[in-house]
Amino acid sequence: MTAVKITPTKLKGIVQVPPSKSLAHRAIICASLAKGVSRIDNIEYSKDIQATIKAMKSLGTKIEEFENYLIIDGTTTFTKQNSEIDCEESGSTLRFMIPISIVEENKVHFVGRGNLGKRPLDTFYEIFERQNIGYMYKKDVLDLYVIGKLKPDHYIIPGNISSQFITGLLFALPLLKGDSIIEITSTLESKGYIDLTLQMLSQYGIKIINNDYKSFVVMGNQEYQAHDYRVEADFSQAAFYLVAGAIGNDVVLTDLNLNSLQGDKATLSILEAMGAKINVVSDGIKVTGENLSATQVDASQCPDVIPVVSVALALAQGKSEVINAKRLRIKECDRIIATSSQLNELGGSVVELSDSMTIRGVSEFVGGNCSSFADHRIAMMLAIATTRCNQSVIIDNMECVEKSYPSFWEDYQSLGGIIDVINMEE
Ligand SMILES: O=C(O)C1=C[C@@H](OP(=O)(O)O)[C@@H](O)[C@H](O)C1
Ligand SMILES: C=C(OP(=O)(O)O)C(=O)O
Repeated sequence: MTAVKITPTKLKGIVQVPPSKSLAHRAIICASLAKGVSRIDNIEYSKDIQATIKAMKSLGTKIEEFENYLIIDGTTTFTKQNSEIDCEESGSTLRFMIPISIVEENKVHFVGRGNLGKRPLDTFYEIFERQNIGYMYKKDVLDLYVIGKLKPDHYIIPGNISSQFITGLLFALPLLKGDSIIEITSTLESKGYIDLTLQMLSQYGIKIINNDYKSFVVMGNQEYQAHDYRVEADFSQAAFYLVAGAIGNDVVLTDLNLNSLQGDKATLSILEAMGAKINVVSDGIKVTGENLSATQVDASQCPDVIPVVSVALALAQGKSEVINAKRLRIKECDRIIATSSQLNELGGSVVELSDSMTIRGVSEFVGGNCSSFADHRIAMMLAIATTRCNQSVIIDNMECVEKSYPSFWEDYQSLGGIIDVINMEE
């Protein structure tokens, strides 16, 4: 494991926002389910995306990997059984692939690492019980066997644990021989991710009836149509640089689609509510901010940006609140604990509550010896927070950014970030 020591400096320059991980997962899956050849452009080989590529290959899909694009031939998908699927640490890969992998009778072994074996899967276990699908798992480590075939059904799914269960079913159910309904039993959180799924499905020729996110009607016997697609830039990653701008750095972000359905686009409105300005400049988008003011942020629809948004809140005047943040506890780490403890380590003033955080703004951070909790979003938020520290910051496990953004440290340096790599084995 390698740590990084960052010497505080202001970031300045232009950054090309990496492709959306969420949209890349979806495009790879839809193209793999189409009986034809599709080209997916603007691919970055993060560990999560590599896991989804390998997962589809293990079901028989032919995927050719080029520097930044994929050629996917789905005509052979579902020709392989006894699949071994290594999800790495990707919750999306796991929860999308479970229903897809049993569209046809199959025996599948899911493995992974990090916190993945601790993240909830009960929603699927209940379906397995109801449909007599065999399953066996170990507690706390991902080592799950699933044996059987998914059936058309009236699915009852909670809306407040993970939208990824619903996305996984929405991918698989159109391919079954009968019609299904997915009924959502509580207000749907992470709704923007369902919008991304529905948008992608429609581009690949799949029709879903959305009854106001309370239920989804999915006709069976549908066929995915091959389709070329370019992955748009990622608002979850852009959030790091949008916040960087709001707290005094000078960063222009290129390639963002302001009409995107990505829920993490909410970062822009949160920063605006704090008094930051969103400027459309010739090269892209640039956020500027001075004297940010406190606000209340609802985490339920944009959980992934909360760690970095908390950096801006921790430097804003007054008392802010992050509410409805329960799902942050079931990500790569408990992101409520990680965000509050690490911002406090830097000199912030954050109080952790059961599903919320209260944040009192400070004028500057100090610095310190921090833990990434082996979570990419915590490591990256600490790197952005460092730009407002007056002493250096050490972050352990710098390679954890590879989960979603392998070129993060390169981009950080290209903006003038000063980093020293510390090899912990020495
Ligand atoms: O569907 C997706 O691409 C995702 C959904 C969200 O998860 P939840 O629905 O579990 O909040 C998000 O946190 C995750 O990073 C990606
Ligand atoms: C939680 C995340 O992803 P996943 O759920 O796919 O592991 C993330 O990227 O922050």
